[in-house]
Amino acid sequence: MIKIEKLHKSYPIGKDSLHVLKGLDLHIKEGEFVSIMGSSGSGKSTLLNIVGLLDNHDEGNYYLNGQKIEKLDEKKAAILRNKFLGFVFQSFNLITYKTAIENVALPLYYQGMGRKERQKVAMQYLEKVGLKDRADHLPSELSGGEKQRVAVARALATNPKVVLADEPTGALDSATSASVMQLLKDINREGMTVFVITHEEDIAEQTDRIVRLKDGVIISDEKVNKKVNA
Ligand SMILES: Nc1ncnc2c1ncn2[C@@H]1O[C@H](COP(=O)(O)OP(=O)(O)OP(=O)(O)O)[C@@H](O)[C@H]1O
Repeated sequence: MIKIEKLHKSYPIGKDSLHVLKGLDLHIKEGEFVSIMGSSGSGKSTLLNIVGLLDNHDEGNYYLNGQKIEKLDEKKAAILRNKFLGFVFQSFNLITYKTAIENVALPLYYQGMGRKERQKVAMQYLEKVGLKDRADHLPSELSGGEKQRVAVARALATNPKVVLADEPTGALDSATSASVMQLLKDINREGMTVFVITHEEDIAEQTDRIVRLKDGVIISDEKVNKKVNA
């Protein structure tokens, strides 16, 4: 689903450049639930931005759903993002003046879906995340956990191939974060590929595979041994 070979990325800093990703290889198969960990500045967001077609890489290869990603113009990138990817961010990124259902329906609008159908599909996804009765609430009228559930519903609404989540529980307390993780686990169990950035070991351990990044290279890539309660 996501195949990365010898990926490099540098940022220009004045006359110099900062080499952030230094030849990454990563293969995420369809249906996997993968987390990426690493200290601040190790390149996690840089990688997610490239995987999410929000930024270009400099060298190496990136294949998304079998399609080689070359330097993209914004229009092409937006079409591919809308078709293949759903995003969940730490700060929710909901539109403050739109209700929960309008937020979920927005990516469907960009896909050209008609109003009635959008409303119907958005409501189905709100129901899926347990927020049918909050459909007409503005983000300011929702709790942190509810906002993130709306964001997950929005990410799922276009039926993407992969959900990319950047610190999805970073702004939540532990009980709320557990319910958001449960939701990600549920959608993964239904077959969705999920790729999560996290700083928290206990969040990473709830995924199936932990990739650790240090100074722009992968230093470990391990399956998580799930504890089974006797
Ligand atoms: N647009 C940019 N221009 C220049 N430097 C950048 C840019 N974005 C990130 N960097 C630098 O690249 C390095 C990697 O940043 P990145 O955000 O990928 O790290 P991270 O592992 O996600 O960190 P954090 O956990 O703090 O979010 C950092 O040193 C950062 O300062």
